[in-house]
Amino acid sequence: MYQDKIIVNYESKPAYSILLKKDFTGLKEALLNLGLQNRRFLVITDSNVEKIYLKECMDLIGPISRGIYSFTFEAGENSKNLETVKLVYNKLIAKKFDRNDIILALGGGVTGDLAGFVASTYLRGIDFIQIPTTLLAMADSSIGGKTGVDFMAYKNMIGAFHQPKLVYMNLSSLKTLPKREFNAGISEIIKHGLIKDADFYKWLQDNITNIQSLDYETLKQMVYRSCMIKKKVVEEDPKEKGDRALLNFGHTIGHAIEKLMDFQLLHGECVAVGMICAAYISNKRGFISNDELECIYKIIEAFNLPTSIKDLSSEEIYHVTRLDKKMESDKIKFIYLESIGRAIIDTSVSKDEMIEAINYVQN
Ligand SMILES: NC(=O)c1ccc[n+]([C@@H]2O[C@H](COP(=O)([O-])OP(=O)(O)OC[C@H]3O[C@@H](n4cnc5c(N)ncnc54)[C@H](O)[C@@H]3O)[C@@H](O)[C@H]2O)c1
Ligand SMILES: O=C(O)C(=O)C[C@@H](O)[C@H](O)[C@H](O)COP(=O)(O)O
Ligand SMILES: [Zn+2]
Repeated sequence: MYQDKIIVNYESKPAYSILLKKDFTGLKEALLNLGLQNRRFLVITDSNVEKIYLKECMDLIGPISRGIYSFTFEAGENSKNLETVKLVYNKLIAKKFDRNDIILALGGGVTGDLAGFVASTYLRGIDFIQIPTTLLAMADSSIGGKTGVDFMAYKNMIGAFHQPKLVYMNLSSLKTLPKREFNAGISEIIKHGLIKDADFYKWLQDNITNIQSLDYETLKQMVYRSCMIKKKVVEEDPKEKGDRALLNFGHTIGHAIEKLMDFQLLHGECVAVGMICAAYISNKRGFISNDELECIYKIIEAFNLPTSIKDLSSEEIYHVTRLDKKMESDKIKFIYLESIGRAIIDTSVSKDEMIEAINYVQN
């Protein structure tokens, strides 16, 4: 049931595969299967991932390439900006990269978003491949072609939709991921369950111990199911004209916290707090019960994700949510739960409701 391969369609045609593997060795064959030999590659990675996985990947791909280069940036959200993009453009120009050449994003969501954005804009678009090494990138960000960078600390303000040619994940690379980063990835996975799949959400609740001990089959099942949820959403609405916005559950308030905390908290951590606020609104509107709200709180707590935010005022968080992208005719497109496993987009959530929800995570 949980195979090694998921095919993602774009405009009803097969567009790229997601390969879930135990090591990096299949990467070479996957590139050959796509006819990508004798190309030049730029591997974009960050300063942590470089030390662990860059050489292995370069050694694997080098022999089938016409030249392989790398670009490393300082790890962290503070590098996801146009300054880093400019440095990569300089490298591509210096190496005379042309439209046949390929960018490989080796790392987490920051690397994937940044490298994907470079690939979408350099020479009006060149091919790119996602090699996600964080749980968040495997289960969420490497899929669906949302690429971009932050601008003046506003999240993902500059970006483009650009689909990868391949997503290749080595699930064993999660063994070196710091626990805090692992848990941040769980946050987006819980989100997928809450918005689309109550059974999966229940499965997560029942498998906390196996997930935390990195049991391989459990991880594979979890990532597979999370990818399937995201795949279905992005296939139906690749450019976020409608229901793709459901993937923003927890992000309206989450992104505001991320910005106001100057990226001291991780994306997945801010989404966790944002999901509690959104679930609180669902509860107040009578859609989910007190027990269901408490369960959401508990699963977030079980993965050591933050459940409260202390240093920011509700007013300032609310103010920043209004500067995010998810506005429609001056109204916030808010995502909350109609039930566990079903989310809706609603522009009627008032300032008072949001402030009350933010106050709830400040106690
Ligand atoms: N495009 C999308 O659809 C989408 C979806 C969700 C999140 N995002 C974006 O993704 C970003 C967050 O991604 P992230 O959580 O992966 O952060 P990240 O890319 O910063 O990676 C987290 C940390 O883990 C390190 N790391 C990565 N892989 C490792 C490994 N295997 N072993 C040891 N260390 C490793 C990195 O160096 C970094 O320090 C945010 O910018 C968020 O906005 C995008
Ligand atoms: O793929 C999507 O669509 C998502 O919204 C996934 C989110 O987890 C992710 O954080 C995304 O980058 C948010 O996009 P944004 O357009 O709200 O900045
Ligand atoms: Zn997210």
